[in-house]
Amino acid sequence: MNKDFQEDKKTTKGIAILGCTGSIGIQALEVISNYPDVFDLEVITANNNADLLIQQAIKYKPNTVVIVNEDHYEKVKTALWEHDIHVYAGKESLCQVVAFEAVDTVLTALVGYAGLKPTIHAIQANKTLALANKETLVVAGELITEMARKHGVNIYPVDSEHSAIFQCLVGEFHNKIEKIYLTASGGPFRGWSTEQLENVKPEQALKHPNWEMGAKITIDSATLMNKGLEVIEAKWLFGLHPDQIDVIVHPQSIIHSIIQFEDGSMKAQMGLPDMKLPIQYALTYPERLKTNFPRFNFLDYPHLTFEQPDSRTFKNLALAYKAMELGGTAACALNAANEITVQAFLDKKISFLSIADINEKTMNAVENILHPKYEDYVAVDQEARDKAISFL
Ligand SMILES: NC(=O)C1=CN([C@@H]2O[C@H](COP(=O)(O)OP(=O)(O)OC[C@H]3O[C@@H](n4cnc5c(N)ncnc54)[C@H](OP(=O)(O)O)[C@@H]3O)[C@@H](O)[C@H]2O)C=CC1
Ligand SMILES: CC(=O)[C@@H](O)[C@H](O)COP(=O)(O)O
Ligand SMILES: [Mn+2]
Repeated sequence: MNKDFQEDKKTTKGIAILGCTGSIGIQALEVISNYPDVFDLEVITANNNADLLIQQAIKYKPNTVVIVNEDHYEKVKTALWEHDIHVYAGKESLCQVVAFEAVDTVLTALVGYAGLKPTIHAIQANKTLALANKETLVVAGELITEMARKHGVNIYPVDSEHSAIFQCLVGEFHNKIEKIYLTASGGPFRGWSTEQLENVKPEQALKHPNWEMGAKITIDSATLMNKGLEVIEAKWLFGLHPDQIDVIVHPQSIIHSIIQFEDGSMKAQMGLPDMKLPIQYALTYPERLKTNFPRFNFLDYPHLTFEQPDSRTFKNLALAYKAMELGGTAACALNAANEITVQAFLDKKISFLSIADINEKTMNAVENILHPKYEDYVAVDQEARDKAISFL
């Protein structure tokens, strides 16, 4: 039986979902509701989408909800008062609810830097993490992994590639990893030249070939920043050196990633592109619960293909490798710039190619602090955001 169940001598696992109204959050609610004997939904949180939060609260019956934007507090409170659901508002509430006694596992399904602080609070409260919010490890991987080690907190990856590596590692934790290959779909502009990319519009970039995801990660996939963020995420999750992490473009997104051990043996995890599986595995590890998710049929995919990523055209991937090699707060600055530029591109204020240009300029303009403390990340994040805005 899972250690997390044993320790609490409970038969169910209390779950908090930060970011329940997003792509991962919605799928997580489905997963959790399929196993009422396994999970208790304790907390769900949203940023702005009060209407969906209310609907979800009525349908899935958590004990507590948080609406981060305080302007919506009265609306949510009024809608849920007769349902016996506690309602809180404000971003500090996120840090409090993750520490509730009934919460065993915190699923960080919110997007961006906003995930960092509640994740720190969850670790301080000794909660198991199911980590979808890759930005937390990109920004502050050194701090987070060290804190998790000190508190004995397990971080189970939700991101499909990292879940794949984690699944391949089961039974192999004592064996050394020689290399991992993170697969990348290549996004909607795979094979495009810089000239072709000059005038692409958000609507085109938002059409991911294989996955339906939130806007920010979908744009990151189109610029290859997503893969760059994932390379850094993998470094921290699996304790790897940068030259142990390769990216291989695999347009079908069937092989979710590959691990190579020191004897040369390679293990891959595969399946249809469906985030419900890695979400569920992160919540139930080491158990695998029976599902009715659609099964892969080899004959539907007679050709699984692989290519080199084009990090000359899609400069964000190279930038992420650079940030990882620099260490310190370099990736924090890059992430902050990227959050600003992606939003500016979505708002049609800058071109697609300017995303990487401004990210690069910002990372180079912000001083790198080695072995940062939490306050250093906060300061660098703010400085990089200000710089990136000035470069728009
Ligand atoms: N979608 C996917 O398939 C995958 C996602 N991931 C990662 O998971 C995370 C979530 O992605 P995804 O579900 O696509 O994102 P979405 O944009 O679909 O959802 C984001 C969620 O976070 C909430 N949120 C947004 N900003 C804030 C904030 N400042 N404070 C608190 N809550 C906030 C949103 O609330 P509201 O709706 O109210 O705005 C929403 O619930 C990202 O880090 C992403 O990289 C990783 C692998 C796959
Ligand atoms: C589902 C998931 O994990 C995403 O991170 C996905 O990998 C994005 O696809 P790209 O490979 O195009 O970045
Ligand atoms: Mn991924």
